[in-house]
Amino acid sequence: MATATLPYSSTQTEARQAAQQYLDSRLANGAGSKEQKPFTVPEINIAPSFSSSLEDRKAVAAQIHDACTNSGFFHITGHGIPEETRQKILALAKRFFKTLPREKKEALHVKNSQYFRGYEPADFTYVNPGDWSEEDAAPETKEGGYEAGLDPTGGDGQYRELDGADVNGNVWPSEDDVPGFYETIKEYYGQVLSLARHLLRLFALSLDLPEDSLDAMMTHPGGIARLLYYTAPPNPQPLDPKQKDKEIGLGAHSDYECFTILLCSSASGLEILSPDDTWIPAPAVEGSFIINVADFLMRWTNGVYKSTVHRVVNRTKNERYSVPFFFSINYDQMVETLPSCISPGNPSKYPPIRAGEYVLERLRATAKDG
Ligand SMILES: O=C(O)CCC(=O)C(=O)O
Ligand SMILES: [Fe+2]
Repeated sequence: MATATLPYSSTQTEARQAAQQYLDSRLANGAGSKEQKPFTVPEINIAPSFSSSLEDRKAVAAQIHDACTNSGFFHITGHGIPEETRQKILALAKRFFKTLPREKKEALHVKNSQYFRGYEPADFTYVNPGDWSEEDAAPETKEGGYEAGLDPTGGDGQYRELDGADVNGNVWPSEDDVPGFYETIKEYYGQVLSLARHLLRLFALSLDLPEDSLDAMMTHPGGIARLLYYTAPPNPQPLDPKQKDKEIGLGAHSDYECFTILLCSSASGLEILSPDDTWIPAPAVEGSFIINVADFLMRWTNGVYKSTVHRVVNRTKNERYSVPFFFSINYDQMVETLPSCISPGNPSKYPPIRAGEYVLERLRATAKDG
């Protein structure tokens, strides 16, 4: 990675270390293990949140608050994104990974991007650096981020990359190589971005903030859509809490941004670390998206909302595709603990950091040479 040799600033070090310490403490039976509340991954029908009645919207926000202070994971139904759009993007992922020749994929390799965009073969990066000594096979991925052409609002023309540069880091396969790639991404990205903006307003309400209080932070938001392909394991293993898992898939991690909107081709695979440190398979809910709290929401709320550790282990004989959408605020905005979440007895645990800088640092930490 061309940027990996730059000297670290104290904020970069904090971004990396705080995240790793949090992950290590969760994996080592640490923070939260004494909580008594039963662990739930609730299903929230958000259809009433599109109502013109503030009371209806607040009722949905209250359910979100409960989920965020419990597991940090929930399913949403009533989201309004058609099933056809969801199936189309999963089919596109399959087409990209299965039909594009290896050398064409290599030409889009993420190693050529200082913003970690592009194609990534299995085994190129690890979300949990602790995995590097193990024989894990990460999934193949393809990532793309915000660009004004993908934003149904057209954006405000002020998009800045992770490092603040006035450029756009996306890389796309050619139309000849994967016909319809950009158009299919555009349809999905546009819909899921609108949903994300709607959800961030609900998150604001869930924190007793004015509904529009975060709007100015998402005028050109960083939002990364990632296509993932997990091969079918030759010898799938059932989940056994008594046995240390050989993680065939994506290692234990928390997500970096505000929250993630996850679509997957099969229910089986996503596992969530409960406060008593057992891995819980995410339940299946037809037609839903899985939403999980990520690090910015944890930092904003001084740890009240849980950026929960999760991983993917394909325990079936089938291949698996998924499409997480990692929703950040504008990368040039600061992420700062909300005043309402700080008191003399409970000072801020997290220093302010620019959104893009935090995400970039977390991404750099996944690279073997990072
Ligand atoms: O593939 C999945 O279901 C989840 C992927 C994930 O957690 C991630 O990419 O951060
Ligand atoms: Fe994740």
